[in-house]
Amino acid sequence: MDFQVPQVAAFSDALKGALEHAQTVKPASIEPELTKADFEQLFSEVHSIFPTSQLSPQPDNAQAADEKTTEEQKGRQNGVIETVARDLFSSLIATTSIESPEFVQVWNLFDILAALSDNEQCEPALLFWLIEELLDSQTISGCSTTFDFLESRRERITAKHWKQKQLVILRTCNELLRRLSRAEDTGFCGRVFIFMFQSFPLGDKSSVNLRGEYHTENVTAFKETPIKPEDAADKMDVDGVTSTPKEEKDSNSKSVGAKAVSFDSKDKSASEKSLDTDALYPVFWSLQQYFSQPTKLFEPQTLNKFKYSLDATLAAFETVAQSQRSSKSSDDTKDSSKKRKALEVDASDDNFNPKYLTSRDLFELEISDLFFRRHILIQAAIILDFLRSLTDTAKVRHRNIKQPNRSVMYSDQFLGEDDDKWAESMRERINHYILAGPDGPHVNRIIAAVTSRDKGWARWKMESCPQFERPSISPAEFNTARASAKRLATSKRLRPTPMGSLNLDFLKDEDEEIAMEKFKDPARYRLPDLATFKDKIAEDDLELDFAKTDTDRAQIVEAKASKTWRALRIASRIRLAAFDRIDDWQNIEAVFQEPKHADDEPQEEEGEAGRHPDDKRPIIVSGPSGVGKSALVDLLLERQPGVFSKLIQHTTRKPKAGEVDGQDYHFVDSAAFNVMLDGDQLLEFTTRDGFDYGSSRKMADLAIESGKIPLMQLDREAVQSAKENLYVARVIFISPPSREELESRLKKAGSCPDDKLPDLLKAAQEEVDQSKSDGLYDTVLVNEELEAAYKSLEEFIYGCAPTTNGANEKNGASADGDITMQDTTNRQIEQSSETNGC
Ligand SMILES: Nc1ncnc2c1ncn2[C@@H]1O[C@H](COP(=O)(O)OP(=O)(O)OP(=O)(O)O)[C@@H](O)[C@H]1O
Repeated sequence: MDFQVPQVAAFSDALKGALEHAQTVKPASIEPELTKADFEQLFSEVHSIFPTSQLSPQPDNAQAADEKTTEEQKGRQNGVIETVARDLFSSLIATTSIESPEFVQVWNLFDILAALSDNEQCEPALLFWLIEELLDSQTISGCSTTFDFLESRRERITAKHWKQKQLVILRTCNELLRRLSRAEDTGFCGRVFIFMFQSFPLGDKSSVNLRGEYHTENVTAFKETPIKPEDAADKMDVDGVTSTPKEEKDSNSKSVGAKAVSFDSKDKSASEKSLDTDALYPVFWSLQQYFSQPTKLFEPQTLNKFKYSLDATLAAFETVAQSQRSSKSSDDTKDSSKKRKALEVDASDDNFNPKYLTSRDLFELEISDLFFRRHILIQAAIILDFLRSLTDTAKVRHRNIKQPNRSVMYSDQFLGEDDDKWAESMRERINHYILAGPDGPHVNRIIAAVTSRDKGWARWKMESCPQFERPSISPAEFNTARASAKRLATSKRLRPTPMGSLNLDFLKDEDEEIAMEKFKDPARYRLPDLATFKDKIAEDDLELDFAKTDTDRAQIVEAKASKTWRALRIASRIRLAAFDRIDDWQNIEAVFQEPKHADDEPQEEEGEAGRHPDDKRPIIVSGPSGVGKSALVDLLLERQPGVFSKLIQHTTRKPKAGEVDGQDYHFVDSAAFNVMLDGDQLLEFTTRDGFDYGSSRKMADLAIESGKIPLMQLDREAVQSAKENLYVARVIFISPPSREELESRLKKAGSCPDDKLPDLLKAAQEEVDQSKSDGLYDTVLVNEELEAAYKSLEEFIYGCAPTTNGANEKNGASADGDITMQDTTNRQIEQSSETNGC
């Protein structure tokens, strides 16, 4: 007779006994969770049913044989427990409905198995095998109840033996997701995803689509009849701009179905560009094909169709928004406005579109819905970013990837210059469109955060998903840290003079009058000079470099911390504004610097305050090195005190000779920089010569909060990055009057070694050329004579100067493409602004 049978029978009895006992503890629900303590009896029976000594080897057997036997024994025990558990489980689910209170026996059985597994008494994956079977046997509502159990126990059941469990968890969740409808069981799908995200480590490759495959089965079906795509593409090929024949415009009135949207805008410029709803319908829905399969856009013809469709869609959206705005303000359309408002409120309550409804009858209603339009534009923004990742400039950034994952890099695909310009301007249009809508800046920020996060993930995938988990702290490190924390917290060194009070011993010895005089000594109540701490902290830093033992080091760190704390307390009274520039307590250099600009000191201490422009957008001044950006910015700060707040970039590079932390840059280490980058705290970010540069969004926001206008000096790449991040600012390009003049200024400034001069001048030439065509700047000013250039700058900022085009046209860069600008430029700008009444 098989010797295992008695074990099966014995364990079966023990398990049933445990279940009966469990029901007395918890008669009817998933909660609370039962633990080992609730099954003491079972555990002692398990030990007697499966005694470890049962098959102990003969004393002369070798250790290997010993291990083998233990393994066999373990395997047998696992087999027995699995057989019994499966039998019991099958009979329970065959006889009990998941809705009935008796089903608690299954949850209790699961808790028993979890406890056995945690104590290495059964196969770790057994619980999940049974859950997989349970899910297979249930309706969606039963699966949801099963998931209640899984969610409530997630932390415990995934804590141990993860390796043995992960495959079955992944399989179970994926199988369940396959059964669920994304449209109807959206919430449940989300729960399953969240369960997976919480269970699997963030960097786990099994959850990454490493081959960059698209979900091509997700097809959006619609009737393609009303307009032929070839016509559309042809139209665009001819003039490059979306145009609508007059007949199409006239047919607006013929639109059928619900009239929630009007294309009959009074604004001709917008309506001229938009198609009527019949024509727009197929063009609009065709976008979904490209959104779900971006690689289709690698074909030039398809890209052209996409460009046409997106242009037409956005033009229609602009018209809708405009007509909604104008109808909102008109009295006779109160009713429809009410309806629309109700529609918008409804939408904001439940603005989730799991799957688009593409019926022609719904089309007008759909595009009259703000949230629907935003959904589409977010899709468009993502795809435009994808396209722009294929430009030459973007690809340069991929060159230094060590382990490239070629499947997601599309190295053989390039986006041409014209297409890139189109994508950039389209992105800007979307940006403006969203900004103009209700809650625009907020929505824009969300989109910027999501798309920039997405870029981070795309980059991580390109780098073949390198590990980003930090190694866990070893017990030894933990113990040392705990001991030192304890020492610091419990050290009760008695001071002869308590903290914060000065010695009063002289009162004992001196006669009354002398004592009173000593009392009055200013040294007794005057705060130490802030500057004195600077040298002391610097000395501590130096000593730290030479510290021989860890104890010495710890003492110096402690001493430095104390001085830093005292310096900060003093600085908080006299230089609070400088605190914004401190990112790391180890470096409080910013508080020692005399405020360079008005914005470091409180407003009351100022003389006459400057004039605030009507346009409160932040100002970015850009231009080649040596052109005079600093000179102009300094003049602006000096002559308009208290109006602007100069923002200094953060960088990971070390200070050069003469550079001051907090004045030239905020010098930080890579770790601190990455914290800012990861936390989406940078409004722009670039990398140059292996070092990172970026401007803190927080500082810009603080400046705005204090009623000032952030003023930045950024190079071209940084301006591009700010634009990519959808940072809204006015950007001014400062152009040199001639190559010779720029060369002489660079030499005068002495910031560029002679051998680097030709490169710098060449780069300046390129920058000037680009400034004329790429639309990155709102105006171009030529800095020939400083005072005149400053006047033009002020005029632009205060709203009296000509715009880019005007400036460019007037500046009339010489036809040979040389840097030279007409030397009458500034005079011309002055004249033109005079005629503008400035
Ligand atoms: N209009 C001008 N006429 C003559 N010299 C000028 C004029 N504008 C600026 N300069 C001088 O040119 C030099 C470079 O100017 P500045 O440092 O302001 O340039 P920058 O654009 O800020 O350069 P970088 O980007 O390298 O910091 C300085 O010595 C400055 O005094």
